[in-house]
Amino acid sequence: MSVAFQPSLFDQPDPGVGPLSGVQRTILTNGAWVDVLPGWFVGADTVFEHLLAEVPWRAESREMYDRVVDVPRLVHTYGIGDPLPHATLTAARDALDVHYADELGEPFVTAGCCYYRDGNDSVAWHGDNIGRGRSHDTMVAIVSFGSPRKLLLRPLGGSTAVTHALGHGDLIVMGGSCQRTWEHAVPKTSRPVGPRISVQFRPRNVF
Ligand SMILES: O=C(O)CCC(=O)C(=O)O
Ligand SMILES: [Fe+2]
Repeated sequence: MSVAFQPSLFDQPDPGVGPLSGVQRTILTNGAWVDVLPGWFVGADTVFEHLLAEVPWRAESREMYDRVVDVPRLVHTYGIGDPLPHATLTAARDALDVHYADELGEPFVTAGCCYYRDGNDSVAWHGDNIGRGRSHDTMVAIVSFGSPRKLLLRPLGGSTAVTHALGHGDLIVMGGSCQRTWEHAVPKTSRPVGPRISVQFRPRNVF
């Protein structure tokens, strides 16, 4: 069941991002960690509605084993050098580059966008381990807009160990070995939820 997005009545300042100094790190096992900052974006309603309308959303298919299966969500990836669809996303990426410069040693260069239309849209357990995430420590920084959805994390092959309810304007960064020693998923939900958009910033050659 889907419900319409309800813009917050009072949260309408000019869109932008706040300081990253409040980020809270949780150390996982095997050299993985997550950083979380709720409410990083201000004016997130404006950004959400802009992305909904302007991103050229398309259905995603992904090869799995010997089949091509639908991944039930819409996607679009902004590649290296592509202008981002809203100035606040550029500001966000710049702020992440400054904050993580020493630890990451390279900039975030791509922005994958995912649109979960309702509770039936989801992404199954996986690591972003195509490319360097398979063999090297890296970071994937995700900002969420719209309806809160759960991002689950588990050690590879284990059971769910960490659950983050990602809300409107929230930031989560998966770092260290997270893409190869842990997995993450956004499960379906039968609870009525509205649409959610997630934007994932990644360094070069991490997918
Ligand atoms: O929707 C999200 O926040 C996670 C998306 C994700 O893990 C992916 O596209 O690799
Ligand atoms: Fe992922």
